Amino acid sequence: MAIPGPAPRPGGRPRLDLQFLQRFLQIQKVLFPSWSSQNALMFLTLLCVALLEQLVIYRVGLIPSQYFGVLGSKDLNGFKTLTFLSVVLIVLNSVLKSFDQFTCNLLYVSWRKDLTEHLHRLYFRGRVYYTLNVLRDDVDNPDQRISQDVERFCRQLSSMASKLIISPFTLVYYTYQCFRSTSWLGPVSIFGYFILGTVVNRVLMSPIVAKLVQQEKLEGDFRFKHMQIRVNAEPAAFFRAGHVEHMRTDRRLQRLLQTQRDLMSKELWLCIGINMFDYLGSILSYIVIAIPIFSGVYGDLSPAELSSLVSKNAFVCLYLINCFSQLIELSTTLSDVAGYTHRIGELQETLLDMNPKSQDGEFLDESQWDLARGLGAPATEPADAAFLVERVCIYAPSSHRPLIKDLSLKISEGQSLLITGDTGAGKTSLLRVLGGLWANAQTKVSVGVLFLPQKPFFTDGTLREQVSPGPTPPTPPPQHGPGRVTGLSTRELVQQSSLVARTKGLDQQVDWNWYDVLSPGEMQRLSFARLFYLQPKYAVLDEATSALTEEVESELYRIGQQLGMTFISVGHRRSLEKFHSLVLRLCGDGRWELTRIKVE
Ligand SMILES: Nc1ncnc2c1ncn2[C@@H]1O[C@H](COP(=O)(O)OP(=O)(O)OP(=O)(O)O)[C@@H](O)[C@H]1O
Repeated sequence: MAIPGPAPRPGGRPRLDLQFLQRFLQIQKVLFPSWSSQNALMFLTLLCVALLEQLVIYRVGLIPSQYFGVLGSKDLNGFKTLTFLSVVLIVLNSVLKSFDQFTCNLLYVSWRKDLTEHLHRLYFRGRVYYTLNVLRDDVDNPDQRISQDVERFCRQLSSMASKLIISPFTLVYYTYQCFRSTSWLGPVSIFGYFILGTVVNRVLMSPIVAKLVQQEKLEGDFRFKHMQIRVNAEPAAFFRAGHVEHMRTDRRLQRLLQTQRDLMSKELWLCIGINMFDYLGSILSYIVIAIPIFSGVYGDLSPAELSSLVSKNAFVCLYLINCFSQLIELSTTLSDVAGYTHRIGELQETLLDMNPKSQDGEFLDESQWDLARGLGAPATEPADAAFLVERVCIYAPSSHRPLIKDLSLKISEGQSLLITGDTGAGKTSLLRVLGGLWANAQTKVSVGVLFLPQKPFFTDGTLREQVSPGPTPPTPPPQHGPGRVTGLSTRELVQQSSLVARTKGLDQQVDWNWYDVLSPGEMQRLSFARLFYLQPKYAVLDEATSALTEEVESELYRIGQQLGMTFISVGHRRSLEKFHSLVLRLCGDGRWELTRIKVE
């Protein structure tokens, strides 16, 4: 039976909550797999650079107060030394700041690589990409999550990294300095101010996270629409569908832009909050300094000493407030990061959920996948048959109407099977079950089977790579070359459609899309070239000759028979019967009949 797509999880509105924290930590495990990983070392370098930068910044921050001192006491030598020191510090500061930025950029690339590769591993393992894209509808646009959301997440996180990493140190240090300058009054009022700012920001940020998640979904939908038109440009042009598709694409764009506008209005309030916090903070620092001055604490200082002290204290308090303001300013970035965290986290959870694990919790590799897909069925291979089907019922996803009821079938070597039936009767669905795309416990499949689907599959690359796309063929091609048995080499087979001339050789890289440049007949010939190259024991052909003439079809089947292949074919032509010994007719509503073809 097919895997039905689960209903969307209830209460799934993304927020800055515990679930965000869990997902964020889960992603951090991927970004920092161990303490000695490259990313951890880069992060440590960033911490050292940022700490050094803060030390220099502190020295640079004291320069104005020192100038007040040397200028107030007309100390020329002191002035020269201070100017020299200032230039050195400023040069050092500029270098460190740039290096800090550079390390953040490197971290961004490295994080993106690790996170994307991790998701790719889960996505391409077994047939997860098929199940996720075709059978499940609870995770929208997985392609966009892997490509765009991961990119933005890593960029935003790296832009926050150096500020976040340094903040505990600067907060402690400047709190101490502030306490020395203003006693408890400075730190307490600044901390109270920060807590107030955080509470207000938290309230303003929550709706932004949910809106951002929605915006990314619509962004994915919009891009998908363009991809749909790109892939189906020719049929769309035949249908003169430009006008309608233009309207539909614009409609998706409008929905996206409306959400972006909503997001911006929500961000406006957050921006107002952040800016208010920033500017009120600068006044707060002078209020904190003014209180001891007006209460006579510094009554015995000269005006030059007092202005030097005010300048120093103002720097310390301002810097402490600045540390907090920077944290508050990170709110917009944090809300973006939270939105992307939810989207990536949700995808990761689904992918992990779909990757079967062994009993000790390890992920199964490709070779074990087929054995596990029977959801607990004994992992045995049919010894003397390619396919063993026992009382199988097949339903289309999200449907309770059976396509096939109680089908039992055993296909052994030399027992070719032809599957026929009306449109939508479930012929391809049966192949999906046999191919393991739709999980079914009552089906056992042997190795050495090659499927040629109704829509041929081509990848990017050379012509030879189209014939032999996978790294490991089901059965290794024989040493003497596939075509020798029949007098036809792969090259000759491909040449029939003059493809070799067009591609200027079998190994010439081409940048075109094979689906755009090949006719359906050429695609089917090329698929057969692949079949004859790989020479599996069993070939499952889903209307694989529908675009070819009966003569060519017979020729291809004859070559296959000479190569010793057993066919499981879906097709409508009676001419196909002579290459098969059994016919399975799907009669609709789950009914079927199996008959043996009489040899004339
Ligand atoms: N991913 C899917 N989600 C929902 N329904 C599906 C899905 N795939 C197939 N179906 C439905 O299952 C039914 C059987 O589809 P199937 O592709 O097996 O038909 P078929 O017999 O191969 O038809 P044809 O002769 O046109 O190729 C159809 O009604 C189809 O709409």
